[in-house]
Amino acid sequence: MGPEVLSVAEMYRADALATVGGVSGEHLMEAAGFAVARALRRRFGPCRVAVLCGPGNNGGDGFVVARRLRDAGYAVRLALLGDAVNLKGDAAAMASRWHGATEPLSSAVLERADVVVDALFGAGLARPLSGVAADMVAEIARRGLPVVAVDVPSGVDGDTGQVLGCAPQAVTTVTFFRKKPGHLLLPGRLLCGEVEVADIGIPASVLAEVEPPLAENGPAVWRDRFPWPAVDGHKYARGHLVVVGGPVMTGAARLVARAARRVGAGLATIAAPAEALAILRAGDPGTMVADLAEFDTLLADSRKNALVLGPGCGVGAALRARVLAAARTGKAMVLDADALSSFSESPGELFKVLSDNVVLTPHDGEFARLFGKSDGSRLERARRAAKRAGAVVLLKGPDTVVAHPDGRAVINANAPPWLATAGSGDVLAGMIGGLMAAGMDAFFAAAAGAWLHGAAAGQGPGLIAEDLPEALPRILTALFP
Ligand SMILES: NC(=O)C1=CN([C@@H]2O[C@H](COP(=O)(O)OP(=O)(O)OC[C@H]3O[C@@H](n4cnc5c(N)ncnc54)[C@H](OP(=O)(O)O)[C@@H]3O)[C@@H](O)[C@H]2O)[C@@H](O)CC1
Ligand SMILES: Nc1ncnc2c1ncn2[C@@H]1O[C@H](COP(=O)(O)OP(=O)(O)O)[C@@H](O)[C@H]1O
Ligand SMILES: [K+]
Repeated sequence: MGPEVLSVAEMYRADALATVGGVSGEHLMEAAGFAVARALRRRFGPCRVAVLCGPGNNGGDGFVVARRLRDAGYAVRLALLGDAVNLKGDAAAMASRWHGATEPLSSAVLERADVVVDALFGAGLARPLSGVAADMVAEIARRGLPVVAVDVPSGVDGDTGQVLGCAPQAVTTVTFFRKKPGHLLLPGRLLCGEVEVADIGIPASVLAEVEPPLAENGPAVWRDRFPWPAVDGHKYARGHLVVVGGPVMTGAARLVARAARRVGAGLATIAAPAEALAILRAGDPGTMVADLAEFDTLLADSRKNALVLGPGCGVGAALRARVLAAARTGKAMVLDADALSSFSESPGELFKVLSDNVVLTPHDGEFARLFGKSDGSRLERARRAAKRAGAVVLLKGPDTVVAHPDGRAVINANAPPWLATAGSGDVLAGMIGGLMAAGMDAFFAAAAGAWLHGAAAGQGPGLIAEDLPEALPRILTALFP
């Protein structure tokens, strides 16, 4: 599916498969430590480095970093949490190759340090940081020292991006083989700083066995499925999206339709109540307008192959009925905003008519209304919700997750905070609906829509929702094969 993201358990499995394939654990650890030392050297010239090692293999990597940096002329002090005699396996082997002093972990090691290497805990983090480890994190922050993290900043849960206890703010995090969810989900992503993925000698062929169902969203995930127009095609071959509008907030449907047309739908029709028709007809000349009283006729037209319902529609029984009628046609569909909130009292009624040809695009509030308050990371919650709804769920936010009921998911990490502006969600719904009208599968359309939405916000300061569709030609041109 593209740039794979491995859970912590899958990473251990990849590691074990590489070992079975003849790559020794010591080789992996040496390569890991080397990669961290190289990343530090790229960023910081010869300086004083404090390497903080934990009791497991993350600490083992730290011993390699210390040796490599000292060999390169850095002044290195190393401090270990726990007793060196308790180190095991590869970590013990690497400790025996460190010929400098090993201090007990305390803030003394930070005296006069310019940079800290955080090799306390990685994938094996088992409980919240406490005691001297937590004190170190606080002391690093108090001194404002730059941190290079090994695998993850210690305290960040690799699977969820959540902080257990506390974690240092890193400038760079070097992880191995592939990213983990914690590098992409908040707050983990922010604590990592720049993330470098180092090749440590695990062959990519192990992925065929591990089969990770998760990827970082980007063109590599969906480029091959993008619905570019065919040379011998016509507008109907590019799909006809119906956008259901409301009586008052007419701008929402207009943003949806414009984004859908920009992204590649051949036609878009806004179907709205009589009182909104005049203003809609004065809008974009290329967007068609129909009376919502004719909704059944619109649904019966097989050329109108996709729908967006929700933005600006108004919550209530009328919208509920239209959503259910539209779902029964089996057409491709995006349900956003009011279409989701309209089912807060009866989510089961909605879920029983959905399929994986439907994308639900809730923000956190709408998500809670439909799926209740649930525990776990955004990834886990989106996956559970997709399974429960039997539809693709796109849980919006700075770390948007798109999940398919079969367990596949992508995490989107290109969205800037400028997207937090009224109407930007309507544009997202339009982009996804437009791609589905043009023939893209719901899951990949949702992924592509989320990424294009983030890329379209690249202008940054001053961004308003209306700018987003207008940025698409430039972005699509760069993607066009
Ligand atoms: N997989 C690979 O391919 C490769 C992996 N590599 C590296 O290995 C790392 C994973 O190593 P790992 O499995 O030994 O776990 P690690 O993160 O060192 O922690 C375990 C230790 O910490 C302890 N502990 C945990 N939480 C604690 C807490 N809050 N407070 C105090 N103690 C706590 C825990 O103690 P216990 O729970 O057993 O009491 C145990 O002793 C990975 O992140 C990467 O850097 C590389 O070498 C390259 C190849
Ligand atoms: N801090 C943020 N960083 C990145 N993207 C964000 C942030 N806040 C919101 N967004 C994105 O902006 C969009 C807002 O959608 P939504 O809340 O439905 O807005 P509206 O209803 O006004 O259209 C979503 O795609 C969301 O992921
Ligand atoms: K670490």
